[in-house]
Amino acid sequence: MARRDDEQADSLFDTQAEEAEQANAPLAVRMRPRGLDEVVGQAHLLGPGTPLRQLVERDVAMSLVLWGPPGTGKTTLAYVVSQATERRFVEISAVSDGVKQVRAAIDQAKRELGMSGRQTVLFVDEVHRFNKAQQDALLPAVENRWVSFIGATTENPFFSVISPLLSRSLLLTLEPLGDDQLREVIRRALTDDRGLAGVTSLTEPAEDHLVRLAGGDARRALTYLEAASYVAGREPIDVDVLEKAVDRAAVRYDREGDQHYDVISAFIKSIRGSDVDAALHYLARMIEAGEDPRFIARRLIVHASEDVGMADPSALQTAIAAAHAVEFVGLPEARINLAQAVIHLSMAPKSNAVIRAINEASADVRRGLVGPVPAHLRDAHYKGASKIEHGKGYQYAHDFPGGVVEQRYAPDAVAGRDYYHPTKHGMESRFSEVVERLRTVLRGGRQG
Ligand SMILES: Nc1ncnc2c1ncn2[C@@H]1O[C@H](COP(=O)(O)OP(=O)(O)OP(=O)(O)O)[C@@H](O)[C@H]1O
Repeated sequence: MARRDDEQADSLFDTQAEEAEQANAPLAVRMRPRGLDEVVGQAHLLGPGTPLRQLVERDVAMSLVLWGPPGTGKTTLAYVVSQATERRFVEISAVSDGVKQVRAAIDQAKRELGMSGRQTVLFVDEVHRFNKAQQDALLPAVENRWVSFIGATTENPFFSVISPLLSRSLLLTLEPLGDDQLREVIRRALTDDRGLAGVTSLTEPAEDHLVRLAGGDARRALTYLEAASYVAGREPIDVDVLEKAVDRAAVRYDREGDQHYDVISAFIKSIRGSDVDAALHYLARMIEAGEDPRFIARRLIVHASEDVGMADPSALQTAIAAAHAVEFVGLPEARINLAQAVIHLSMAPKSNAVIRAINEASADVRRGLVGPVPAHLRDAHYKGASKIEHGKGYQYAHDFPGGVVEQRYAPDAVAGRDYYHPTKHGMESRFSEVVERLRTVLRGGRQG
């Protein structure tokens, strides 16, 4: 009996210690969802019948790789899964731990399994930071189901997680939280007893600003909110307090409204005008305001062709590479790739010949200048094509000196129309002469 009392006293002590620890924990930790139903967003992962639900409801042993931006719920999901399935939760950080800690955690999990039958969730945060040998150390435990491995990564696992580990795990992708979802996280923290209920409140503009600053990251939203609550004391948190607390000037920028269009317009015009510093300023402004980096990358891809074009064709490659980097790496690091693309495009020689060319060609088509494709160019591969003289007289360009031959390619309606007018800038300066020479040969010595 005495022993039972001791046990009760111990567990009471544990609970009190846990509560005290919890009370001192950062707001983001206190507000960690206790069950799947408290997880905001990620509906694609949490709906009825999804693998994650099955894992929790039917307690199937499974290994997972959770891929998503910071503060979207990777650690939370791992923890919730372990709680719901009454497994031990053991966390290893790939930043500070190594093979030794991995082996020790696996040995302990095996002992627990042998002694009490209790299973372990082995959560490896930032698993992409483990090198191959370190990831290899996890394999036997995953293969033999000594643990349910859950790896979290902010980087594309196809590049950063070894394939034997990836192929033995279910890959789940988490999305950045949307504005409304961040509002829900913030409001919950302001009204929940675990959070700031009765402690502070937030003005509407400050909430908007906080959502922007969070950039899809719930942890960041809660960290900033907590910092602001210290500065505000008993007063409501307004934009000034928030600015002071997070030490960042409010970038007054409305992602849906005019500011958004003004800033993006100034950004593009600065690139076009070759003012690299102004372009970088607007880039920084958009990033700080939480603009979607994919949106910025898409604009860069368009303007690499619209404003640089053939004056430096590699600008398009840089812009596309930056867009890939945004997908693979994500913010904050991908801001560096975006900046490189902005610098490349701003410093590159400029040409609008590409957009003018396609606009003029399209204008003619819209005016009705189309007409039949010349017979000698028509498809000659099907039976009977030769009977209607399709392909007849077609000259195979490679058979001629320089690979170019006098031949009509355009339909009558636009014969002799020149759409491409190379500028004299950058690499395109070489094309003026080339295009003239080509046109002369194609048109049998006739100019224009
Ligand atoms: N989807 C979510 N719903 C509700 N709260 C969330 C969600 N995602 C994150 N949070 C809040 O943010 C805190 C941090 O989240 P969590 O540790 O799960 O993020 P993470 O994706 O593992 O981030 P990181 O990659 O930085 O480790 C949680 O304790 C919780 O308060």
